[in-house]
Amino acid sequence: MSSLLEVQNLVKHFPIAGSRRKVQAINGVSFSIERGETVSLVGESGSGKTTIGRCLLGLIEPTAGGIFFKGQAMGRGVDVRAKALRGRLQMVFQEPAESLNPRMRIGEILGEPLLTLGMSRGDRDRRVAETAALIGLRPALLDVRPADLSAGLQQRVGIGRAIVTRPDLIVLDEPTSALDPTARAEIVDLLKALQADLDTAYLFISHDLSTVRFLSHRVVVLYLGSIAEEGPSDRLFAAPRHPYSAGLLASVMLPHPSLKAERRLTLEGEIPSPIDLPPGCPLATRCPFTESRCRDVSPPPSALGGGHLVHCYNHQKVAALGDVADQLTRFQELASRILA
Ligand SMILES: Nc1ncnc2c1ncn2[C@@H]1O[C@H](COP(=O)(O)OP(=O)(O)OP(=O)(O)O)[C@@H](O)[C@H]1O
Repeated sequence: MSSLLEVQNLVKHFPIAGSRRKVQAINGVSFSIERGETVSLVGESGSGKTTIGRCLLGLIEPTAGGIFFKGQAMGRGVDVRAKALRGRLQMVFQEPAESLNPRMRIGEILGEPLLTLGMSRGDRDRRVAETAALIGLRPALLDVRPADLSAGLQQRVGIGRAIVTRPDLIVLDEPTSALDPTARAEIVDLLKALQADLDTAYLFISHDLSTVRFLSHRVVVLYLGSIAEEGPSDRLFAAPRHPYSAGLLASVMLPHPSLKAERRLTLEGEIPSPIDLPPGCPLATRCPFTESRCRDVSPPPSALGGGHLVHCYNHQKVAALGDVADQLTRFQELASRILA
């Protein structure tokens, strides 16, 4: 059986007005999502996470490549509101207040996606009530408006509106970043519980690596619109093998006070502009392991077993840096430099 979602060699370049050059936002990204699975996209600002999400939802058209949802080609000319796809693919946004219509009551907001499914009034009301219970919303709150709710409750409604059609996949673009820590923890727990109940797959886009670690089955690490590394979340966080993702993921660990200078990895050089990407590995200008082939030809993925893929000629050098704890310690410095 095919994957729930397959992204094949996705390319998205944005034209620049008055120029022949383009912003090379996504440069040949492939990954898949299985039913009931959470796949996270991580990477610094500008790595292309949101652009991938927007391509999947049909909000922008890919420049090249294929997106297949339940085996059906998406993209050019395919309407996500088409009958077979209606309600199967949903989205939760970063800012709940902005994404909910302030004039509508919560019950209407939750019921709105069901209108396109042609459900009877009675079925819709039942589904809305069930959904309110699933997201932990008291029935009395179905009559209020978004402004009457806290940001955490508003985001519950945002999630409720997404699950009300019982979709196969939800794209969650930074769903917790506008929330305070308590509300954030509650939303993360809610997402986990809903997945257990409904078997919905998530594409989770986030800068919050602790949450990514908690929620994800698999993680895709992006750097300048290309995949650096992907694999099962526990493997990636315990044993990253790409210099970039190792630094990024290690940044969630506590810094080690006894880091010795001779054990430090340093990243020198500029981050290339996405308008002028060099050939080869996008990290080549900054990576301590760069050799001439890195600058010439993008490294093909090396399979490390268990679905762990790394796009680096020198991943053994990363592995050779030591066992996990040791390696994470060393990568603190790398992380702080990459993320500075
Ligand atoms: N409409 C657009 N026109 C031109 N360039 C764009 C457009 N949308 C995104 N980009 C560029 O594409 C690249 C990827 O942007 P994107 O927003 O996907 O990154 P991101 O990883 O989601 O970042 P963030 O974490 O800040 O949301 C960036 O260089 C961005 O400036």
